[in-house]
Amino acid sequence: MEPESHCDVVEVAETSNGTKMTFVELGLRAELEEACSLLKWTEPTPIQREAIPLALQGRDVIGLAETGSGKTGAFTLPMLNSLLAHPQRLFGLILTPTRELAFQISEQIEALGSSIGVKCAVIVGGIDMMSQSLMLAKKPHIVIATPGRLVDHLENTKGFNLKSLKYLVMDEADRILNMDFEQEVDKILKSIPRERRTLLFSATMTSKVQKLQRASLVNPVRVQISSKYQTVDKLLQYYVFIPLKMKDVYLVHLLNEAAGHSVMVFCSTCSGTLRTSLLLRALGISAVPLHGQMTQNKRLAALNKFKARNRGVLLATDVASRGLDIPHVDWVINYDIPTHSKDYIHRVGRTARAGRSGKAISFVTQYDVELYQRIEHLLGKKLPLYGLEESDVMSLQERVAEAQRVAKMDLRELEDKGQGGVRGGRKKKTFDDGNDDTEMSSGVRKRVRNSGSNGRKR
Ligand SMILES: Nc1ncnc2c1ncn2[C@@H]1O[C@H](COP(=O)(O)OP(=O)(O)OP(=O)(O)O)[C@@H](O)[C@H]1O
Repeated sequence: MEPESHCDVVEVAETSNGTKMTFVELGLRAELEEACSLLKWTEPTPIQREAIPLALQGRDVIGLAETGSGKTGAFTLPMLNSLLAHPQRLFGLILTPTRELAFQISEQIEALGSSIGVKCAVIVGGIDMMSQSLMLAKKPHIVIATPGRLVDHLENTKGFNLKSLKYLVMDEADRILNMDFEQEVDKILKSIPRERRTLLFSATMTSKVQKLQRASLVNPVRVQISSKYQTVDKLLQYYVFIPLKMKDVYLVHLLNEAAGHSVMVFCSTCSGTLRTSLLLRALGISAVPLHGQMTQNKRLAALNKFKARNRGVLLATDVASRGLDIPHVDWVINYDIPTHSKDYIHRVGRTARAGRSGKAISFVTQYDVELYQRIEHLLGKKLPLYGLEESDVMSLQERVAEAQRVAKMDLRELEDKGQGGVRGGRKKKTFDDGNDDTEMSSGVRKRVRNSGSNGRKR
């Protein structure tokens, strides 16, 4: 990342200082330290240690640290501390790029702020505006929102405004400041006071100075843990080089190997997640899709099933690549390589969180070589090839081909019911997976045997 102009920089190597510190020593109130200890946070993580004192001093902060390193605590704790010092309704706003992340942050704030009675409202798309208007009318202390829906309320909900706001956080800030959210963010910034604290956090940051300036930071300090974009030490990363048409066979083989573990598989399209989940289910593997064209209820239901380990495999688009904290994810598979290299860092960061270990494997086909090289360039290293016994993989070919045919028929059936599909045409495309609650999908993760043998429970 290029340095921003007029920005102080605090750069810390993660292991630079062995001395222990407490949350109170960072300047936080004792109630918050107690709340941290209830969550079993015994000491601050490096990003919390560096960013919290600066935010408490009233500085605007740009916080950069690897995935799963406790950035949420690094911005929520100082915000809660200031709220305690100056209690006020509609005190803080946290913007996130996805709905699921907004709910997750609200859960963390409620856990940290339960003893001090903090009230939050989650304002995201896909949910009834009216019930959200009622929540806003109760004037919560903190609003956690996706930009589009917040603008909707700012423009259409009578009596709601953010004119007294004191604290703005953009989590996954590089994503929020990119073009997709440009108009919404500009409108939000125009509706909140200039005099406020602004904190931007992410594992990757935009290098475009203008974009950061759009967030209208005042004399910001950039806190950066490590100098290079890094993936976590305990994350083992590999690639497999395979022909495009063999992706499904390799996926099934790897999921066999990962049986008993929770796996997130990233696909590039909504229809890809749906097709692949139908394929896996046809093989008795409990998989659930999560993508942006599902209804919000189904998105949350899918995530909850995966979180509760009722489904072993979550097939997702990049809607799930940022911020989601599901500690038991052991493997990440990039079924499709991400088009934006930085998304790779976020995707693989869904595993090996908070000091745990994890494995990430990326499928590279004959068409992905350039994209893959860009990722290696961003990481500053070459990844090893994942060791596979080719004959073991190929022994699954027949069963997978049969499952592909079943998945194709299931997909067609969904399209005919208007619940999903990849073809355009007479019915509205929703890509909703209407079948997730069927018997077929509710099995325990099974190992897929080669043709001629049945799936065996593990
Ligand atoms: N001080 C701490 N001690 C122990 N665990 C912590 C501490 N702070 C946060 N955690 C835990 O670490 C996990 C990851 O934290 P968090 O989700 O904030 O990561 P992140 O840096 O925001 O990651 P991402 O870039 O993927 O959004 C969470 O489960 C959180 O509860």
